[in-house]
Amino acid sequence: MLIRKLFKFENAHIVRGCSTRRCSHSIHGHSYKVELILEAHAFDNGQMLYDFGLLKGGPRDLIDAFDHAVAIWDGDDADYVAACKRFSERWISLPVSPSAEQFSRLFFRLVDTLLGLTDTVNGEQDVRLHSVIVHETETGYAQCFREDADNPRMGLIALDRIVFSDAITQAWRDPQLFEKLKRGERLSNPASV
Ligand SMILES: Nc1nc2c(c(=O)[nH]1)N=C([C@H](O)[C@H](O)COP(=O)(O)OP(=O)(O)OP(=O)(O)O)CN2
Repeated sequence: MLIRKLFKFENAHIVRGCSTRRCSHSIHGHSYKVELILEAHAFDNGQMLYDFGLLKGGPRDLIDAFDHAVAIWDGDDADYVAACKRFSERWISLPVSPSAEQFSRLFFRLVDTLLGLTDTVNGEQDVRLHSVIVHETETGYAQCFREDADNPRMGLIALDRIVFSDAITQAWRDPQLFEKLKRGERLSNPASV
């Protein structure tokens, strides 16, 4: 069985090298919708696959980090990167360009890492991230499956190449969340939300 939880955020970017000139040569924004799709074949103590409320903890924090922020490819022009960081306090530096495709891979890597490090406490059974859909517009989306997330032909998304600005991490309930993910620290779900 699959379940799906939807998240939303507003983000600005440039996607260098793409065919659409407005996309590759001008900073622009999108109202993104992100679908996290989870898979399992048995239920928790509440006869749910995974309580939607639990996804409003760490997974939502990681996605909400991108809200009202600028996503920067770390291989972009150095002057552009410096200007983004100078004039926007909320920025994320990425090892890949911020296309819908790469956003879907990025969120897969982040949320999959978080879920893999999280000890469940309510009888959840073998829950795994099935896929992530990122809607960039009303008409276009990308969907990342597990085999896409680590596909070197699509560019490696190493967590230590992702940088969230201080304004972003300080807004998290746990400002150390991403550092813990990078260290592979075990986390635990709350007993109730
Ligand atoms: N495969 C992809 N193609 C495009 C991406 C992308 O991330 N992956 N991104 C863009 C631009 O960011 C652009 O803003 C969105 O493109 P488009 O779908 O053309 O946007 P519209 O709102 O103009 O779409 P309509 O269907 O005409 O409303 C470009 N391509």
